[in-house]
Amino acid sequence: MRFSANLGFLWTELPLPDAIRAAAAAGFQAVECHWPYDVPAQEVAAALRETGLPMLGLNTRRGAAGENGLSALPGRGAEARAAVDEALAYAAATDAGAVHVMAGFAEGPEAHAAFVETLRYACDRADGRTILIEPLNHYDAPGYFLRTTTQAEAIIAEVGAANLKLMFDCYHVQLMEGDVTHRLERLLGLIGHVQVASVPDRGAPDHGELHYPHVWEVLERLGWDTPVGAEYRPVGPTEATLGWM
Ligand SMILES: O=C(O)[C@@H](O)C(=O)CO
Ligand SMILES: [Mg+2]
Repeated sequence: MRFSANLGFLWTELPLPDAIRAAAAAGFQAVECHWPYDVPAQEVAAALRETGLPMLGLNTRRGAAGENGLSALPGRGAEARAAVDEALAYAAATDAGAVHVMAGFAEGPEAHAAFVETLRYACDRADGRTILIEPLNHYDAPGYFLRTTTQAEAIIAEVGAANLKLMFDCYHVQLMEGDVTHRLERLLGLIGHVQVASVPDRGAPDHGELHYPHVWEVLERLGWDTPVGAEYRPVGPTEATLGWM
């Protein structure tokens, strides 16, 4: 297995370029981030060049305080498209392979239509990049539009773009639907990125109700060879939590 350090959660005490250097020194094969927009993209690109690590992906901006994405918010299409444009530009400047388009807190048919429309816009402009959608669990993100892989699968089919993929975060999937390894296998062709954390405490993937050594075995058997995102909240210094790797 190869792993990507999610710098939205790991080494958050460091400026992003230094977090990239720390991830390389710790043996990660890639990095990914959440919202890097306060850091000039050329500084991030320079750290990536220096370390040789690829940036796998980043998220669209969340919106105003308390929002968690704009793409499924009826009446907010222009802002959602601007967030997509901004994310794709940052991804181009850092050669990031994917953009996660965040849905936001919404529900109902109008939200569904808004999300589909924004995703079509993003997929059309992605210029070779993958567009990701990620179901989030209802404990951490109550009211988030996209909650399950079943819902994501239907949306991916409706949008009908080959570059629209599922962000399969084992932590969220276990909390909402369970049956993680069967789902990995069944959804394999739709999955653009895999992330991990312990369940339910979102710590390092070495304890809790999901047995990750088995998940690694299944991913290997399925031929999953892109780095898996370590997206967990370290308790204490990140370096002290890497025994699982
Ligand atoms: O799982 C998560 O929370 C992240 O992957 C994310 O991008 C949105 O919060
Ligand atoms: Mg995630």
